[in-house]
Amino acid sequence: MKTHKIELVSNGVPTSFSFTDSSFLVQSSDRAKPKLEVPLKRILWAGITGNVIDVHVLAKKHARLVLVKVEGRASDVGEETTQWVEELMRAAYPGVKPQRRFLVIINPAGGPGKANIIFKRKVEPMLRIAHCTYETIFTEYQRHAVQIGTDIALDKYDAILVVSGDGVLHELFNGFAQHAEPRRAFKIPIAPIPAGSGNGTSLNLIGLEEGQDVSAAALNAIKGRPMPVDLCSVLQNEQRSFSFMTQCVGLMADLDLGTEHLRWMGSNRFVYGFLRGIITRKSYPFSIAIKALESDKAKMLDSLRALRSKSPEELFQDTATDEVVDNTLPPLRYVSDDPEGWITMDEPILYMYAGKGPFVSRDLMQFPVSMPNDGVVDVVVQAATSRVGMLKGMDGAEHGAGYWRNSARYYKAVAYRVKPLKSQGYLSIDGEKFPYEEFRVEVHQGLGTLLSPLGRYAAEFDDAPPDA
Ligand SMILES: Nc1ncnc2c1ncn2[C@@H]1O[C@H](COP(=O)(O)OP(=O)(O)OP(=O)(O)O)[C@@H](O)[C@H]1O
Repeated sequence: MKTHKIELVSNGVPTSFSFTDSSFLVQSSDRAKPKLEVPLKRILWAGITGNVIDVHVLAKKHARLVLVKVEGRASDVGEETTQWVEELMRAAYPGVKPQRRFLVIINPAGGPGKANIIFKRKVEPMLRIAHCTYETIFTEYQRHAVQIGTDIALDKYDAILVVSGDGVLHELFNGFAQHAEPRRAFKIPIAPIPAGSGNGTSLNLIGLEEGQDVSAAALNAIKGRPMPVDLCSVLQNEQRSFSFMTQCVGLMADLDLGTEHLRWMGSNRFVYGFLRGIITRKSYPFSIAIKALESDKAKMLDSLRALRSKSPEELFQDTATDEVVDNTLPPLRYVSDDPEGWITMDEPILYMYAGKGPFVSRDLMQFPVSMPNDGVVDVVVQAATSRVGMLKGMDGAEHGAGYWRNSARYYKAVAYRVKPLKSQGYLSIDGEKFPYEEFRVEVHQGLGTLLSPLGRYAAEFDDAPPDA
């Protein structure tokens, strides 16, 4: 591995600044321990002012990422020094153009209402250091982001930075669908900054450890690469809307939408609702039809392992395309008149949960083998099963422990239909309440775009089946 090194003077002490393919190191001559060592991906900027070279990084301190600037003075800034700084910047931004132009959408009503403070304190300083430009819009009313997505000027921004929860992302995608040039609008990459109550997308992109860290999310906005993501059409009463994350009915929808009156319990309300559902042995009648490409859990895990064995470079290359073939919404292929190859089920169940992205919340990795652009939505149909079995499934839910449960059938579906057979209940689409009526879903491969550091979801799941 090649090391690029220059000798500078920092705080009066001779100090070497060096980088390899993967990390950046500052080493003073007066001590053995490095003054600073960070992965290259955490470098925001390197520049020269007069004869001072400064490098801005995100360093980990007490498990949090903080901005740190290191400076060194060159005795003479010649070609060698200039070249070193340019090479460091190139290595720090692989495959990415620095100095992005952002539209920043801030939802002052999202989650605990701190989106603006989060932006001012954590995100804005990083954007400035990384020499990015940005315009900010505050959402002023519910569904304002639908309008923003509908009207957005194409080619004006490199990405949209959303400081809120997942609700605003849902609105933006639905706005793009109504844009005069929808396919081009869907190509604008979105980067979420976790400032809502549900920040599943950040967890999916960045992982459990740093998915709630605003600085890690802002770094992804500055340096992440466009990753196509599948979106789902949801059809209900001839109305077409788009879902980027989850659709669910049964107990899990009750927990999401039917326990609002228990908000005072915080996240315990979900545990309480889940236990109550299990204890009362609730079951919900639906007629379900699924057009599945795969239903073998071991094979799905093999496919995930194959994906994870690829480097980010390979993954981004596999999916890179700037070309917009057709600028209209993708046609519907399955949900209306396609009689072939549907698995049907009519027995009462505990819940049906479908989605893209492993995490639906911090506590629940519902779709451990989900992939961003495999052209399918993962569908879990959980049978009404023994109480002991369900309680066991709660343990390790954040690591996907429920995946191998025999009573949880798991499908990779290109389309599915659900008809509630009772008049009352909840249907949650991306966490939003929809009419409790028949709905049909169809997947559109790679229609939307998110920024990602990896080119795949960041969740770690590699559990072999329990009896393997
Ligand atoms: N100025 C505003 N006043 C009221 N609601 C708004 C405003 N701006 C946006 N909203 C609404 O806030 C809702 C919540 O947004 P989002 O999901 O991003 O945050 P959240 O905290 O994760 O969600 P939730 O509060 O639903 O759990 C969205 O439905 C959006 O339409």
